[in-house]
Amino acid sequence: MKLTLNDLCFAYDRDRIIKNISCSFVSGSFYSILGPNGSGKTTLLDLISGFLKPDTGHIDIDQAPVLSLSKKEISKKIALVSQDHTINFPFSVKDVVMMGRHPYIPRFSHPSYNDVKQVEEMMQVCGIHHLHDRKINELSGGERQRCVFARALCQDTPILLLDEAFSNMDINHTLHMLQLVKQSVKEKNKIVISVFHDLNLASTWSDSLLMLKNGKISAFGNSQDVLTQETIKEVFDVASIVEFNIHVQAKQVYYPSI
Ligand SMILES: Nc1ncnc2c1ncn2[C@@H]1O[C@H](COP(=O)(O)OP(=O)(O)OP(=O)(O)O)[C@@H](O)[C@H]1O
Repeated sequence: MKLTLNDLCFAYDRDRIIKNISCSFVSGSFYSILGPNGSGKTTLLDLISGFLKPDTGHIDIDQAPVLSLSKKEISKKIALVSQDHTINFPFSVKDVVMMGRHPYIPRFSHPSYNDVKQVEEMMQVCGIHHLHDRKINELSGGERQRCVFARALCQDTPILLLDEAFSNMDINHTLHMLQLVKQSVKEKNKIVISVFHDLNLASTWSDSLLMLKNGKISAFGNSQDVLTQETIKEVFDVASIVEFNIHVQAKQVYYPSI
């Protein structure tokens, strides 16, 4: 599968937020999007997911425009763990995770044995099974984030978009979820695109990095090629030291304290 962004432009009102973005993402790869606050990362994921419509340009999945697909068809292809995962209605955890199966459940039907099995398994895998009857709006931020993650994994889509999806998780859960995602990239040949603020996690886990600045691509390519002191200075205006670390087998970034 190939996801292609063709000359995308987008503005919420007058100011253009996404400016002529063109690039492709292919199956079996983990991509990370990095960039300063307000550079357009969430907006770009919202465009890819079909939540927002580009002003000009288009997004194709294997040459079919995403916007030519119905909402249900899109939700069988793209799952999004959004930055804002507040759910105000007191759904139970297992009901929230079951929402990931909705694209596969015919109207006026009940979930199948397979749907229920997948939800049970995903709650186990994401470490939330013990919470299954709890109300989603009464959970901690990290617990809720794991539920939303489990819902997205239950959607079983070839494309998974993660918008700072680990921001409320402790390091144990972050690493566990990253292992799960990496496994699904390699074994299920998924395209994963994740927004990160932590450059070191992005470097360790992703195959490619896309650096965004002021709504434009500053750099895009193999993680270890893109992550340099020069790109970090250019994109974030921060001085850093970038070194290959044998323990993680990837480049890591250090910030001098003076
Ligand atoms: N609904 C909206 N209406 C108007 N402007 C918006 C809206 N959402 C975002 N913006 C603006 O668009 C710009 C890009 O926002 P976006 O959320 O895509 O940035 P981001 O790179 O994800 O930032 P962060 O790292 O802070 O999450 C920002 O200047 C923001 O203020």
